[in-house]
Order: sequence, then structure tokens, then C-alpha cells
Amino acid sequence: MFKKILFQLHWFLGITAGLVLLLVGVTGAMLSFDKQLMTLINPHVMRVQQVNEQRLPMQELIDRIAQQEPLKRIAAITIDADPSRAAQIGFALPPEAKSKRGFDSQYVNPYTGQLLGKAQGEAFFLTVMKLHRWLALDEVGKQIVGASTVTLIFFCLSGLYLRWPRKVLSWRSWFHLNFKRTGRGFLWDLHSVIGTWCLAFYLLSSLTGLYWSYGWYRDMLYQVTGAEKPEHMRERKKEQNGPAVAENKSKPNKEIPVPPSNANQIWASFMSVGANFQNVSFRFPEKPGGDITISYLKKAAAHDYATDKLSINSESGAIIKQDNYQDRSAGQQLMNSIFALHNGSYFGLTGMILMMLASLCMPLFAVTGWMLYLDRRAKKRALQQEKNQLSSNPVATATSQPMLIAFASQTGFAEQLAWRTAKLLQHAGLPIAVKSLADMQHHQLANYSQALFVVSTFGDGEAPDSARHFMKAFAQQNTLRELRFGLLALGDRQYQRFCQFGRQLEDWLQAQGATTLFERVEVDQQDKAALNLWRSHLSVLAPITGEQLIEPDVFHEWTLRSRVCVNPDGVGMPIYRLELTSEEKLPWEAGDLLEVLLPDEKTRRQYTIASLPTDKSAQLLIRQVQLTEHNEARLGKGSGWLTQYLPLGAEFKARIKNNPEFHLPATAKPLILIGNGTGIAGLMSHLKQRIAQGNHCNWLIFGERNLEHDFHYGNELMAWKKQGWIKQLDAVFSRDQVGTSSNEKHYVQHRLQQRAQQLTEWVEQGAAILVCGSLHGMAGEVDAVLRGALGEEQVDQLIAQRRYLRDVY
Ligand SMILES: Cc1cc2nc3c(=O)[nH]c(=O)nc-3n(C[C@H](O)[C@H](O)[C@H](O)COP(=O)(O)O)c2cc1C
Repeated sequence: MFKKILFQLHWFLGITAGLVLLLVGVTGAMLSFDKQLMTLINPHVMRVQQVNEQRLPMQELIDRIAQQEPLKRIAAITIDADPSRAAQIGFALPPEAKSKRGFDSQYVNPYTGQLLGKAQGEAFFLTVMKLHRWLALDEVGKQIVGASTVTLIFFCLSGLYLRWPRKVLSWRSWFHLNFKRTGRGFLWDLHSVIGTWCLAFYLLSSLTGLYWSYGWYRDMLYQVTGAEKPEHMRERKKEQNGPAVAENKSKPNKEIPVPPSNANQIWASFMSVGANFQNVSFRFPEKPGGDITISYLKKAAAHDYATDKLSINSESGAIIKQDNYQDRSAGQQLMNSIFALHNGSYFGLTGMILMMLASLCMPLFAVTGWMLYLDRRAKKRALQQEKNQLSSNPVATATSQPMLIAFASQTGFAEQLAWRTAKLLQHAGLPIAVKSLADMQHHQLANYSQALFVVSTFGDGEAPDSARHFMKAFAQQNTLRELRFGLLALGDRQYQRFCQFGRQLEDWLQAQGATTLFERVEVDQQDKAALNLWRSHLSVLAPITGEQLIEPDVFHEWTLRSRVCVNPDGVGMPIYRLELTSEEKLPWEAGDLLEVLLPDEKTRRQYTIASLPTDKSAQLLIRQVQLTEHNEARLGKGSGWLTQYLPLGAEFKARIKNNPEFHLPATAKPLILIGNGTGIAGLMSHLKQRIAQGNHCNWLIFGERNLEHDFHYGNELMAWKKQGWIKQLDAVFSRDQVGTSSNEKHYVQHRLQQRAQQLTEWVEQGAAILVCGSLHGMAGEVDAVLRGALGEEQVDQLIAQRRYLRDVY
């Protein structure tokens, strides 16, 4: 249960926060080498030719800059030990921009003092940084990024738990990516194995990233490490608490920094302690006589942010304070390394590259996570369809002992095959009970004399999660001597323990005294031959017909040839008759469906085909569906597209869907066709087929609202009546009766009730009954009339003999 909840949370947060993390990851990767990239794209600004042995003395450098920019005040200078690098000057921002932190930054040639201008790309990286830290949305964005960062920690930990392999000590089960795997297995591998590779990096970057997201987290880190907060943070806190500065959070009375007039002396003081520097930044005081703060990185520094600090008095040039990285406490060093840990530079260039690659992988998780989610959803939907079809068939209520079909499935395929198997057997007349092993105890198996097991193998040769308890209790003694069983084991040969759980289950069943109905069938992925073998075993148990266990997912191009509204002035929603053709010579028979793939390439809609291949086109009858969403009316996704938006002559994807539950054998015996609304489509194809076979004995009961507007295919039907192809035609129009002497709405079920005598006679002569149209209202009412007139037993028999078939929706 815990695992299930964790999984649900993992995917739900994944498909939401995952998208934010995708952006944060990619922008983070872009920022990894921003300095290097900036140098690369600004060779004439950030790099210089070394023209002298020595750089200009600091005072001369300052004076020459001041000559070129007399109106600007130098607030900071950064000098790099690399002789080919330009020095960086930070000019104080003008008073109106006082509240902003930072400087107006330019580069200068340290040998000549010539200003080289600004570097290109700063604005770009600033935008990337804003996206990375707060999605460029200020406070709201900051909160979203903060929450997503917390979620990333959750993904790491829950992901680790969810993928915990059975062989914990085997490095392969943790880190090996098998490129031979395909489909869902490969997606899962990409998600979980690469996730494991990246796990430490994500934990590191998220645990450090929270430092910038939440004040409480920052405070906590300082408290735990015992480190001292930097001055600007303490000041900010004071300001926020102090009433005097409540309206103005910027520093009060901020002065323009003053460059010193004895810079050479200051440089000498610095060099007395920092001669071995990699780069050094001088920050000038805001008041004359104040201290200059110097931050420098030694050549042997632990990492790029392990800087030493120095304060020098701007007048005397005396060193006031020295604060070396290596002299700080471990906690303080850690807090000074937060950014280096965040971007991996704490571990040098390798760390930076690995962190960048891990960040670049972030989209992979979002994409594979979404794909796994969509795949699971599609499977769930397909499964629901299978279940619906089964439960709407009344045979399920038969009283004789049912055959058990038990499944154990992780991602839904075994479950789908179990329901399909059930459907095939049920249609062949066997009473069936479908159960998940998750809901079963061992001793319950003794209640059945025949059972089929459809089980997959997951993880590293393990049972699917839902069947783990069944596995755990395997040692229990139980006697199943009466049980005969068949077993379909699903697996993938790319895994070392192929179909392991299926094999284990079979061994256990046999150890309990159960005997096999036929040899275990093992399926490698979706191997058709193995599935056909399973199907042929089923045909020994019962005379199954029609449908394959899995259908090929091949769609063809179809063209919309014509579209006519058949009830222009009717009171109901408009119904359109569509004519469609395909270049392929695709066969179908009466009762089959056309499954249309909508433009999003995922959504499918099924419509009963009203014509036969001999008509040279597939005809559909589609009623527009109107939905109201947020007080706005819109057309149904499938019906709206096909009846309104798809242009005439346009191509789209569709496939013929075999619908064996609605197929009829060719026979001269009578046929009763009952339907309403667009349900006439399915009845039309059957009538056409009957006529083609030369079978006259057809009785149609059709219902709609008004004769004048809603007698779909009325002309053809009347003509067939006249020619004798339809023996009896009962068209019932509910709205036409209002205001007449009966003044009651009559529907097809009422007409059928009136003709109960005739119904009994036809059924006695061997008639089959087809029902096509509304599930709600019509189909249930018709079923009740049939049961009332013929009796429960006879209706159940008709179903078992496949003489009572329905295509209802
Ligand atoms: C993460 C993962 C692990 C798997 N492990 C195994 C395995 O160890 N042995 C095996 O034969 N098949 C393995 N498979 C393949 C599945 O058993 C196979 O895809 C099956 O059709 C899934 O059925 P289900 O959807 O009912 O769970 C694995 C599949 C995935 C996605």
C-alpha cells in the first residue's frame, strides 16, 4: 500500500513539477560554464595581448580609467593572474539605481589602461539565471522553483525506493543500461537506471539549491553548521526588523564608493600576503577613509569559491583583518562552498562536467516519465474497455461454477490479456470469474476446479507488486488436488530471469497437487506465435471464435468524401452521414467498427460502419455531441472534428476494428434487428449483408423522434420493404405520438412488448436478435422486454448460442 501511494505521488508530481524541473535543469546546465562561454564569445573584450612584462601599477590603472570615464566612480577592480586576461572594472551604479546590487561592469586592458567595453551575452546569461532561480516570475516563480526543488528530493528518494532491486549488491542491477530492451522496459530502464546515475548530483544540487529558495532553510544551515552569516545577510535581517527603514529596504544613505589615491600601497599590502593569487577583487569603501575589502583565490585553492578575504585601510594601507579559507571552521567552509557544491565545481572540472550532464538529463526524466504515464493510461483505458464488454454480458451471472482467470500484472498487459481471455471464453458460453492475485488468498483457489493464470514478471525476476503477498506466503501448505490449471507467463528475454514468476507459480501449484490443463505458455514481450498458442489452448476448453488476443495497431489513410446532415430540421443534435474511402482494399464485415485516430494521435473513437466493402466506401452515422465546459458549449472531441472541422477531401488515420461480438453467421433463419438513433448504422450493414446473402426473413424495429426529420435511411428501408427484403418494418417515432389519442411517448421497447407474441414465434423459428444503439434507456429496456416475453433461461440460452448480440454505447 505504501509503495502504491509512493508510486502514485511519484508520477503525479512527476507530470506536474517535472516540467518545471526540466527548465531548471536545462538552464542550470547552461549556467555551468557561463564564464568560459563568455570568454569564448568576447575574445576582444575579455582577453588581451600581453604588451609589457608587468601590468600597470594599480594607481596608474585607476588614473587612466578615470581619464577615460571622468564621470564614473570606480567601485571595484578584479585582476586575474593569467596575463592574457583583461581586468574587470565595476563602476558604481548611478544614484537612481542605488537599491540594485552589483556594478556597471566593463573590461580594461591591464597593460595600457584602455577600456575595452562591456562583454556581450551578459543579459542572456542573466535571463537564463532568472529562469533558473525563479522562472523569471519574481516571488511566485521563486516559490514554484523552491517547491519543485523539494519535489526533486522526493523524486530521488521515492525513485530509489521504487526501483530497489532484489540483488542489492549487484552493480549491474543498479547501473547497467540494457540497450537491447525495447518498449516500456527500455523506457523504464532509461528512467530508473539513468536516474540512479544522476541521483547523487540531484540530491546535492537540490539540497544546496534550497539555500536560495527559503530563508528558514538558510537559517537552519547556518545554525547546524555553526557558521556565521555573511554581513549583507545580517544587515538585511536588521533592516527588515527595524521600523525606520520599513519603506525603503535599500541601504540608507548609500555613498558612491571612493577609489583610493594610494592604490600602489594597497596593492603592495595585498601582495605581502596574497602574492600567489589566481584572481583578486578589490571593493572600495563607500566613505573616504573606510576599509577596502579584498577577496582573492589562491592558486592552490580547494575550489573556485574557496576565497580568502582581506580588509585594508584605504588611507594607511594597513591590513586590518585577514580571513583565510583554510583557517575557517569546517561548518564555515561548508557554507562558503554552497555554490561550488551546487554546480559541482567543488569537485573540480570533472564535478562541473558531471553536474552539467546530470542537469541536461533532466528533460529525459520528464519525457520518459510522461511516456510511461501515457502508456499506462492507454493500457488502463483498453483494460476498462475489456472489462466493460465483459460485465455488460449477462452470462457473467450464470450460476454454474465458473472458471477462474487470475492475473498478476505490473503495467497492465497481463491484466488486459486476462480480460480478453475471459471475454473469449465467456462468449463461447463458459461462466468465468476474473480476479487479481492481489485480492486472493491461496486457500480460495480450492474453490475452483479449473483456473487460468496470466502473470507477468517484474523487477529482477520478481512477482508484480500486487502479487508479492502471494509470493511471500508461498511456503504455506495447501492442497489443490482438484484444481486443473493453465498458465500464461509474460516476460521479456532481455531480462536474465525470463518469466521467473510464472515458472515459480507453476512449480508451486504443482507442488500443491494441481495438474496442468496444457503446457505453460511463455510470451517474450508480445510474441504473436506464443499468444496464438495460448488462444489455441483456449479453443480446446471452449469453442471460441473471432478476435485475436492482441490486434496489430496499424492505421491506414482514409479520405473524407462526403458529409451530409440527415436531420437538418430535427429537434435533436444534428446527425451526419459520412462517406469515407481508403486506397487500401480493406475488408470488413457487417457489425465491424471504424476506429478513427484523432489529430492528437492518441485519442481514438470507434464508430459502427453502416455499409459493406461492396458499397466502395465506409459509411458512418455520427451524432454531434455538445459538451458544456466552464459554461461554454463545445463539440465533442471526436464527433466535432469529424462532423465539423475535418475538411472534405482531407485525409486522416483510421483502422477497421474487428467486432466479433456483433458478427452473425450466414443463415436463412429469421433475424430481428432492434435499434434507435445512430444505432441504425450497425443494423444497416447487417441488412445489406442479409440481402447480399439472399435472406428475406428480416424484422426491423427502429426508433427515433420524428418521422419527418429522423427516419435515417428511410428511403432505402421503405424500398427494401417494398421489394420484400424486410418482412416487417416497425418504425416508432416517440415525438409524433405526443398529442395523438395515446399522448404517450412510445419507444422500440414498447413496440417490442406489443409484438411479444410475434417475437416468441420468430425466436421459436430460430431467429437471432441484434440490438444496436443507446446503452442507457433502450438496450436495458429491450433486454427487460425480451426476458419478460421469452423468460430468463431462454435469453441466457440465446446469448450462449450467440443469437442475442448487442452493439450498444
Ligand atoms: C522494469 C521491468 C522489469 C522487468 N523484469 C522482467 C524480468 O525480470 N523477467 C522477465 O521475463 N520479464 C521482465 N519484464 C518484462 C515484463 O514481464 C513484460 O513486459 C510483461 O509483458 C509486462 O506485463 P504487465 O504489463 O502485465 O506487467 C520487465 C519489464 C519491466 C518494465
